[in-house]
Amino acid sequence: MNMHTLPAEVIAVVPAAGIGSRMQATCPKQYLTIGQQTLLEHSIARLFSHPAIKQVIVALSPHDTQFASLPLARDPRVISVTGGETRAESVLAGLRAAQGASWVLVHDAARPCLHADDLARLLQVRETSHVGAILAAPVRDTMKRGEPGVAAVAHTVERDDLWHALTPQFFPHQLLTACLTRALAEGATITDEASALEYCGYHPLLVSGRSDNIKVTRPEDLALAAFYLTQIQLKESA
Ligand SMILES: Nc1ccn([C@@H]2O[C@H](COP(=O)(O)OP(=O)(O)OP(=O)(O)O)[C@@H](O)[C@H]2O)c(=O)n1
Ligand SMILES: C[C@](O)(CO)[C@H](O)COP(=O)(O)O
Repeated sequence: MNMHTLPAEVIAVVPAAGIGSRMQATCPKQYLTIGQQTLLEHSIARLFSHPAIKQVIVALSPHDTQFASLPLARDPRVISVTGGETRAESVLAGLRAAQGASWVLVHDAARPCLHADDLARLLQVRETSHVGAILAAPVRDTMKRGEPGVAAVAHTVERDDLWHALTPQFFPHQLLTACLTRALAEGATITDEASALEYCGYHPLLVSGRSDNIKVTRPEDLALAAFYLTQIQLKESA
């Protein structure tokens, strides 16, 4: 097998099969634009900015009508698969297509503001860990638990050692596939890849990441992401 056909050590999986309902937009949020590119294109470009990322598997909705018109659809480094009803099922679909990868890096299509330094520090984990890690940002606000169904405070949540889980999340391919498969089969609630490993008894590492690595989720997030992305592009062009 020559170097051009060696399986990639690290393959990225980008779940992009959601509808972005909280965004209240006229199209799935991953196709909203900042400048001349969609959030999906920005998010994938951030991944390719690191030399270890040579292939991206993007999970798309079976009803997706927009991906085919993007230059990404003709990029030989990008493979598309059909996602599932949930983010976790979309990620699993991507994992199944990432055969041969030792490690997989999962990154939301809706997080276009990933800094190269954060990505590099996360990728370094494969040199010292057999479990994997996630980018995470320490909580800075006082956190409240609400009364169920009532907009009233039940109690304040201790915020020491409390983190916002971000993406990318980075795990050995076989371990993540096994944990995600088991967790879904057993009906566990899985909102990120780390929670599947936790369900199976593992303790992924936390790699402190920038809090401007936001997930575009609600309408007000798009302008903020545009600002953050401009800051990244100014820094990288300096
Ligand atoms: N069945 C799904 C649901 C979500 N995602 C992806 O997972 C990422 C993070 O999910 P989220 O921010 O919740 O996106 P949506 O599910 O689209 O948003 P909403 O919950 O507001 O509908 C997004 O890139 C989204 O496209 C996916 O691939 N497959
Ligand atoms: C994976 C994630 O971005 C980590 O914070 C988050 O869990 C995605 O949640 P969503 O409800 O699917 O946006």
